[in-house]
Amino acid sequence: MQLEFNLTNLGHLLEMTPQSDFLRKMIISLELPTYNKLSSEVLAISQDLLGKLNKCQKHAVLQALATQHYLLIKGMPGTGKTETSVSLVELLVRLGQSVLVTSHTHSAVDNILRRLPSNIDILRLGSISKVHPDVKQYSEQNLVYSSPEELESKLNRKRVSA
Ligand SMILES: Nc1ncnc2c1ncn2[C@@H]1O[C@H](COP(=O)(O)OP(=O)(O)OP(=O)(O)O)[C@@H](O)[C@H]1O
Repeated sequence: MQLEFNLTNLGHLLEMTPQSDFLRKMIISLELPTYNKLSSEVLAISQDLLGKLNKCQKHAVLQALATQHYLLIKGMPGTGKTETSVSLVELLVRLGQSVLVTSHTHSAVDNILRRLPSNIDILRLGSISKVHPDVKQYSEQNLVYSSPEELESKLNRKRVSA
């Protein structure tokens, strides 16, 4: 099953599309991502959140905001990757973006959601039985709606989906 999945991804890399061309440059040619210059407005909005982070974490959040492609954040266990991700998600929401948080484990996703401020409108996708008790309140299975339009409007208000 895992092999099939990997081969499918490999197959996508061979396609003659702009998206596959971009992926080949990043994955095979190891082309480095490029970065935008962050505006003073964005830096001002970020100040209080960045103040809680150490130097490496601040740098990672700013690079993640500025990247035109991707950013890979690596670190030993317990070095503050989740904390960095939480600040980044919070900042992106402040900047008016909606954010998708995904991982290969439910617990990694929930670790981020549990540290986000409660005023952020969050949608937790997936089976409620796999979700941390603190996060169940955000489950899609708790959404109450009486029409497709109401559901659409509720979903559109979610700033973070995970
Ligand atoms: N800048 C910081 N100031 C104070 N405490 C911090 C800071 N960054 C992280 N921590 C604390 O350090 C601990 C480990 O951080 P975190 O969970 O973000 O690490 P991690 O790299 O995601 O760990 P793991 O790889 O095990 O998931 C947490 O208790 C977190 O609150």
